[in-house]
Amino acid sequence: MRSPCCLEDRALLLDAPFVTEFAGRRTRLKKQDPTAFLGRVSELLQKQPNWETVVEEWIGFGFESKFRHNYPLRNKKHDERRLAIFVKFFWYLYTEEDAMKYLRSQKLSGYVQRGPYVKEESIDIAFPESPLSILSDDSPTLSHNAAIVDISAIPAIDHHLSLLDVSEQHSVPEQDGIVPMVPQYEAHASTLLEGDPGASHCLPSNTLPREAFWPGPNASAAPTSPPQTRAVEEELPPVGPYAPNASAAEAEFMLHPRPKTPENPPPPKRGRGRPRKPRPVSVTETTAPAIHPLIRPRSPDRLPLVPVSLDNVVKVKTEAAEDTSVHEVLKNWLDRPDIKPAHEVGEEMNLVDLTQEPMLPKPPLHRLPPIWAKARQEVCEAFQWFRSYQGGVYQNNGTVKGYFLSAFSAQRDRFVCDGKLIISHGGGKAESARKDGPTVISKAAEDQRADDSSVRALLENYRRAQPLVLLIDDKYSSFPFDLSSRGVYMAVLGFYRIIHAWAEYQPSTSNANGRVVRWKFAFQWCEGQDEPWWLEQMNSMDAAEAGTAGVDATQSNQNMQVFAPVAVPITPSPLKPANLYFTCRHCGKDSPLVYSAKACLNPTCHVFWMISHNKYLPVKLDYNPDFLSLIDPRPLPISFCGTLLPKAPNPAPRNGITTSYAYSRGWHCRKCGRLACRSAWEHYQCPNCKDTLKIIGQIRPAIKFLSIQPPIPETKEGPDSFILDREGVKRYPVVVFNTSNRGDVATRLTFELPEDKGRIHLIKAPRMSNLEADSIFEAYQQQAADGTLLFRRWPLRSHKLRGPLLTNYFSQNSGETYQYVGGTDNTVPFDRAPSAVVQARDLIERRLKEALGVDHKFNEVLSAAYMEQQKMAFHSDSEKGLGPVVAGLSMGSPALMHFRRLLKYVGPDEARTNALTVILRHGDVLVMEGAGVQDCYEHTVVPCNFRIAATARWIQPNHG
Ligand SMILES: O=C(O)CCC(=O)C(=O)O
Repeated sequence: MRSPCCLEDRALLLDAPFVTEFAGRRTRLKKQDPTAFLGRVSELLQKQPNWETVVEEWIGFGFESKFRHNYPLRNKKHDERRLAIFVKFFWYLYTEEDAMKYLRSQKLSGYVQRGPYVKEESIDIAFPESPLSILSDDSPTLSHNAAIVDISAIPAIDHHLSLLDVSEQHSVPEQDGIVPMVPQYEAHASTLLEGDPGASHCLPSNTLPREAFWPGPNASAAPTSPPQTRAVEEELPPVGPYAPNASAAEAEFMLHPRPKTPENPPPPKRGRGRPRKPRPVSVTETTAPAIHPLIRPRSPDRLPLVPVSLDNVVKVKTEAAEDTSVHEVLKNWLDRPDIKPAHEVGEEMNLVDLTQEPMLPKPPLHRLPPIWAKARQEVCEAFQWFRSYQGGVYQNNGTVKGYFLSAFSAQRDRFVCDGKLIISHGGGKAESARKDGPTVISKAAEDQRADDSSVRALLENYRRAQPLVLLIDDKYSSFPFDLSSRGVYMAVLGFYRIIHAWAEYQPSTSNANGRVVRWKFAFQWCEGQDEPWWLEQMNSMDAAEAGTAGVDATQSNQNMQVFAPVAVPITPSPLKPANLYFTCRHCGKDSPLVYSAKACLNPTCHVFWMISHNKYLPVKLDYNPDFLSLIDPRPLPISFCGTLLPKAPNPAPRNGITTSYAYSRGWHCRKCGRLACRSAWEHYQCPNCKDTLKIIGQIRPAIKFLSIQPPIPETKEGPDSFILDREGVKRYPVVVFNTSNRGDVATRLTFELPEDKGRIHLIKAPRMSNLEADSIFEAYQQQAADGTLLFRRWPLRSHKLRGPLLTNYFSQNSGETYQYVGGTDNTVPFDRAPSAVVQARDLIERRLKEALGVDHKFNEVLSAAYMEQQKMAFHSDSEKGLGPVVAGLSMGSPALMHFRRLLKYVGPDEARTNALTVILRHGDVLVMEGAGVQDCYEHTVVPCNFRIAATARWIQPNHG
């Protein structure tokens, strides 16, 4: 639920539960006592996550602290009392009773009717019909309640800004480096220029010579600051040709404002005072611009094969919806044949919108992008600006580093000015569906809030003018070329700055309100980087189209002036050009003039998204053409320059340590631009062009890792070898035994799982055997480095990401095939197995004989190598034909091994905890005995640092 703006904030009636519960019940309930009904509404209201804040804020508008004192928060009785007053007040508002009278009648100690909020400032908003009310008995009474509509209280709203035509503006030919002025702007521009240099910031784009806007590298003096002024609403000049297209009434309203009487005071004067007289303006006039001179805005139709917005699709149904109520808007949407439940339209389960732009054929990509990938994991491991495996926003320390534009564009998303200006929705909370077995669980879309984590972080970038990196995938429909034509799944566009941020309503069939609040962001390319990589192809296509093919493609870019980073002061705050912003008189906040019609775009304002007293902005909205311009002349800050390309790894570090976290990360192939995971132990290799970088490290002796202490919690329950045994796990007394090395004594710990599911034995390494383990550990490293033993990261068989997903650790399999990791590709038969593996198997078999007295033979060994921070996730060894005993030798740094019940054995109200945790140290052998250990439990291993493990099994030959 949104926050109230005033005591009588009728806009709250548009939110659930009021919108769903009140609608259609006015006539019926007015005749009877609504107490029971309102009790139910209160209950529903308490299901809103922010209801307490809303009520508290509402109380803040009409009550003094005495009331808060008498009815303190977090007291059940008083919370109920506050809530009851709140609900009943809004019921009275809805039923058009005197709600204020109701408050007064309550004789609430501490109630005080506060100043200007009541009536004078608030717009009376007619309550539009919700989709639910269509079916209700008395719905007609709901529509267009014109009760207290005083048009004079409504700010000047330009309904007709839409009448500017982008294509018309851009079709004016350019002469001698001067971008011509569109005639309809001229008078307005000159008005603003008169006598006030600051006012010239209000100039629309493309009106002055480029050099005049902002000095280039050769300029003698840098301007002191970029344009910062903005218009206040009362003075806001029409952005479009207001008068000729305004209706008679509107024109009347504009031309003859209400007489100033004591009851009808003039709006407060802010800003620059008297309107100025128009004067003709010369196109050669040199004044600082509001609009960045790099603009060479392409009208969307210059990209003929690419759908630029959804509006085209919507148009069919909403042509008549120019000026329509939210109800009609929703109805149009709901009638659309192309609206399907989210889970039907998307491949990935996290959908952003109910609609998808149809992907029309696009021209193929001529060249590979400078930074690209075939899997999301490659990006997350190799590209420092985007490490988010899920979701589209990668944030760090409260700001966003990378933003991913994917398939599910929202209405009015844009890719304009050759991709130097991108408009996208951000911040999650979309309708989504996830599969739980055969069941699809769908979640309704919710309003995004400014304090949602992703939105907050994006707004922080906006406030600080901090650049971020944009990435796209092959399904991002607004990009003009087909990435998949060259096998590209994700590509990095470059550094952008958020130049505008605002909120809007979007229809949503899954939300009870029928619409949701979505935050939108306009990203502008930061100059100071090379030109966008896709421009060359765009320009060559343009040249071909214009019959000038063969001319150097970069020539068409000559008007793209690049600013020297040092010449321009960096202002780490948003720029708000006066011709693109106005101040809402209701909430006092600035809103950008995004569309052809003006509305407050602050979602907490009670006139949010409203075009007039009872109308929302229409579904079909044209952008204000000036808004689709590059406004920010600030280049990429020096500290960001050169940081886009991932650093090349050092394959031969001086200290010889190549098992640290940095070496587990991916790399960027400088030859073909591919981001790649490090999937082979002995080298980096580009999976695309096969360029290879050999890694030269030192063999690390086990002694380096002996002193590492695993993170043992203070609540440790056992001796040094285990941390806890819970859930009925039985612990047997320690057994001491002799090893075959004379004089060497070792110990064994045994745990029994409940219900006879099996046993876990931890055989602690005796001193002499540890020496044996030392040499096996080194043999493993030697053979992995020289390629005798191929440690690889293998693709997981099932996961939800696009592209392959490799295991977190490196592995090699010897003996029988092990389908779980790599299958036959990962397996060498024992007669060709590396000697380190054979030695490890022999040691394991011997240890079992000494500690448990069993003669067990194994025919398969999976060897796993973990670099710093790598681990093996929870799993059970459910290989077909698996024998009942699985035994593993640990080498290198210690690790924690946790066992827990499989989810299917955990009751619905039970918490799943680790039933047993043991510490595996260098030379230890862990034995899992009994099929139940795998059938009913799963295990994970989390090493503290570099570690190698050899796990031996017996697998029925030819089991696959
Ligand atoms: O000891 C290890 O590293 C993990 C072994 C394991 O869980 C397995 O191979 O299934």
